[in-house]
Amino acid sequence: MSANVIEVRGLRTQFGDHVVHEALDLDLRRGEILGVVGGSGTGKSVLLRTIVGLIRPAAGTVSVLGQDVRQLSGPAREALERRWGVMFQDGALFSALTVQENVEVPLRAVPGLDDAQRQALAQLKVSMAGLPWSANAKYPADLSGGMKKRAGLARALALDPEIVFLDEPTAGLDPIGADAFDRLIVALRDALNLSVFLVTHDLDTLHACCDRIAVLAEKKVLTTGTMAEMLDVQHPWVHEYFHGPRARAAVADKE
Ligand SMILES: Nc1ncnc2c1ncn2[C@@H]1O[C@H](COP(=O)(O)OP(=O)(O)OP(=O)(O)O)[C@@H](O)[C@H]1O
Repeated sequence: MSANVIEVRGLRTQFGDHVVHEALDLDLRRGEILGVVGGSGTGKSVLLRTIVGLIRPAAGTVSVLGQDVRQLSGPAREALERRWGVMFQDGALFSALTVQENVEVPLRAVPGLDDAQRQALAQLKVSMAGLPWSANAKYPADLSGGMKKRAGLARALALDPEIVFLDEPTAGLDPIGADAFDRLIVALRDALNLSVFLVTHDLDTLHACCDRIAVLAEKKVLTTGTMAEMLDVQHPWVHEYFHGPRARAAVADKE
């Protein structure tokens, strides 16, 4: 079994003439939390969306759990998609459905689950995401930003995925809420043996959660490594990001 659950090789993505990624390589190792960082517009979300097959790359290969995403279609593709869960930046919840019903959506594709089993499983995921029982019956409009994110996480966990993609999970949260979310991510990874692809700008999250960091710049993954290794990278953006005032505050916070 490969140590990598995701392998991206030679990826090019573009919109018209605008090349976002060129010759991009990336690995996500089994069981790790990989933090994907980079300046605004460097293509972090586009990379996530390309890996899960929502954007078609212009060149290169994307292999997830040993299978080439682009080569699959129909039931084989659906079977692979059931092995990952995605939490989008804004939660991407259906506004007309309650939290529990939102989490039930992916479960509806599972054959053999009756209504009661599906509802019970959805409620379990809602509580695993750290939401109170009362959240099950609430609509997205009635939730705080942090609760919406947890509801999005519950839905991402619905099918017991092996890989979870998180797009800026702590963006817009207050520091206490963000800290709690960081701890939840690590606890879920440990309990469920997840591999996590985590797009973030949040230095505290990188410190608290990530085993490795991948930096997107110049259309590719410029460098990958641990937080300690990032501190020695001489590239101007990387240096500024990991040594700037916010980085110092994040380090001081952990000491
Ligand atoms: N559907 C699309 N059509 C055209 N251009 C797009 C599309 N989606 C993204 N882009 C462009 O691709 C580039 C990368 O966008 P992306 O959202 O991945 O950046 P990002 O690194 O996630 O940024 P941020 O940190 O601000 O969220 C941007 O220039 C964006 O305008």
